[in-house]
Amino acid sequence: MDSSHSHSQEIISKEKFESCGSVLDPVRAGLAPVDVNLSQDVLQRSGVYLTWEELWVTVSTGKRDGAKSILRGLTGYACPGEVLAIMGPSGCGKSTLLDALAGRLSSRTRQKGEILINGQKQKLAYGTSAYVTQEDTLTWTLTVREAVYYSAQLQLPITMSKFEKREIAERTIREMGLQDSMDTRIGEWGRKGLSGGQKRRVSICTELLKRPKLLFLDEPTSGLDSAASYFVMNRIVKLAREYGMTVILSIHQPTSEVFQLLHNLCLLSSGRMIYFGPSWLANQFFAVNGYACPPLQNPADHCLKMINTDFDEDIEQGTGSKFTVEEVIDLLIASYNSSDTCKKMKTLVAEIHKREGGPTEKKASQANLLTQCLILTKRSFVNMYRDLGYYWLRLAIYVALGFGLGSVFYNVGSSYNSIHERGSLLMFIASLLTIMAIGGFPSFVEDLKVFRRERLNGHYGAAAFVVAHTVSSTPFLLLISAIPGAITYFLSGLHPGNIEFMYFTLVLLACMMLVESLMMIVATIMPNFLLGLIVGAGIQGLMMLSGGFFQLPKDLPTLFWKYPMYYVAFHKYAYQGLYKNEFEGRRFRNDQLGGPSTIEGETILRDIWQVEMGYSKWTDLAVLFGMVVVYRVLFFVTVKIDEKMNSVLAKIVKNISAFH
Ligand SMILES: Nc1ncnc2c1ncn2[C@@H]1O[C@H](COP(=O)(O)OP(=O)(O)OP(=O)(O)O)[C@@H](O)[C@H]1O
Repeated sequence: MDSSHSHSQEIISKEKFESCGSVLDPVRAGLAPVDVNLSQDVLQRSGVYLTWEELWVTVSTGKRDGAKSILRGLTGYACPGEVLAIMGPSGCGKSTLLDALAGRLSSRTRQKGEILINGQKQKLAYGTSAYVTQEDTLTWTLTVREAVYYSAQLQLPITMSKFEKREIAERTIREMGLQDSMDTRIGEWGRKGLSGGQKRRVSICTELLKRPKLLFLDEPTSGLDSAASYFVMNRIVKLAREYGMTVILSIHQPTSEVFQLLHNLCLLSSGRMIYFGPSWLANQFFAVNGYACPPLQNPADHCLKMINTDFDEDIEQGTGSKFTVEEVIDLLIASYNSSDTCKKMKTLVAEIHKREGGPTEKKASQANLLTQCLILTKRSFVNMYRDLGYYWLRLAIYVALGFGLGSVFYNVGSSYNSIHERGSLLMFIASLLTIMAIGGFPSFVEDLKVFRRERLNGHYGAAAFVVAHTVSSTPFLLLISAIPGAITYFLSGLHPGNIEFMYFTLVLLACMMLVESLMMIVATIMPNFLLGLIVGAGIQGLMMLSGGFFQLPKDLPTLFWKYPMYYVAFHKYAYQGLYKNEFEGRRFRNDQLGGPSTIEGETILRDIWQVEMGYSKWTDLAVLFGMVVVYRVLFFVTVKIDEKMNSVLAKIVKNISAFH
């Protein structure tokens, strides 16, 4: 239902208040009594009603003196078909309020007070709500058209044709004013593509596609010029009305035109609520309290100036007396708490609680798992192909290293010395060459950020991401194993034979996949880029040491290094598989004094390298690929635990705060 209808019933007209912003005596100006007739039609809409009462959010300071309050006892509501704007100076708690309402507070914070959806304590079904965060996390290698279309394919129902999905994607892009940049790559720092404001609009596009019942937008207009801000906000307001969406957004500095578009305003300062009510009545609220907005001044600017506590400026009231900002804020809060607007707001919150709404219905199903896997694989493949840092740079370095190894170990021959040379070369390839797979870590961390955002917004699940990443990366890993591998293999003159070369390449591929999987697990637990690299390299260092090359298996200390590390580390299977591949069925010259003139490969394996001979090299290869599966499953489990831990931690923290 059109919300303007409810506004039209309000006792004092919008125009009247706007025209007398500078009048100081509210009674003389005909502004009093303030009455906001919150009509019943607000309660009759279908959709998501969000209410919160006495909401406190605190964060531990880490010191003994306790916690810092970020939000202090806020009450409010958001209705279908309306846009609620949270406004206030920087650092006043806008993002924290949005996070609290969206159930996304970090586990470090404590929350007290009730947040109800349709009058009930319930979790929103995945896909019912969408959140556009302040930071734009997008796949930077894609064009605008591709990014939004992939997103449409992932989110829109399977029953919809490809053509329809493309239509919706392109229409949404046009609605956000991005038609001229459709085929521009999003780009990132150093590789300029879209401007900051354009990226903002792409982020909004991807969340608007599904017309979510509840939409959170953190600073949707940041980086946009005033005209673009107006058009974007106008579109959001229209969509809210058209589809009965409940929109809650934080906004820094709306222009007068944008300000007029907003239905409700929640004005915060240092976590306290100064005003909650129709946005156009805010002007009157300030006027009634002696802080009327001067003519021709943007009302939003005026509100913000009155309540900014960051600067010690005294504020002059209409009467001529000067007050500190803290005094002004105290006065405004007291005035609001005793106002009719506040009473009406609290009544409406109570009415919403009583209203028969029930749980939110589940959204129509989106793409099924198979389709999601296919689309994500395609998108991930395109991204890996276009991102030079993902695999291409590594391929170039590996080729250079391949020539390096090939020349250092050029034509190793079959002398006694060549036994150790072959051993060292194979160890280098299986462990030191593969450890460089951590070079793809930065690109993967970016992928993971996009996944986290899309996952939280219910676009697809962890399983689809893991499958897609595995499938799309395999051809690249095969390429970076086969080309440098072939250069090294043939230049150094390792065991001639197609089967032997194929085996060598497959072991290299399995090792690359294992290192990548390990880094994916590390990235999930430790998204910090530098910390992730150090921890990932450290784990591999430990595994390398226990692999049986630097210290032969029988000489490894039993505790930790032999049990369990030697058996857990993939290096053991890689070294032993490659050794068997290299030495089995061959003879080497015995240049040592005494003994037979030649030495058999099997003897070398058993006596020199202490290889376990009870099973074939194919078993080693099977164990390696089995480990790849286990590592990928572990990655999936880590993602799941990460999600669960967040909610479990949040619950524990909530219980503790309730106890206090
Ligand atoms: N997890 C946290 N730990 C410590 N302090 C926090 C945490 N989250 C928020 N804060 C503090 O709470 C205050 C409000 O932060 P918030 O990000 O909600 O402000 P904001 O109004 O959205 O700011 P901006 O407009 O600049 O984005 C800030 O002072 C911030 O430093």
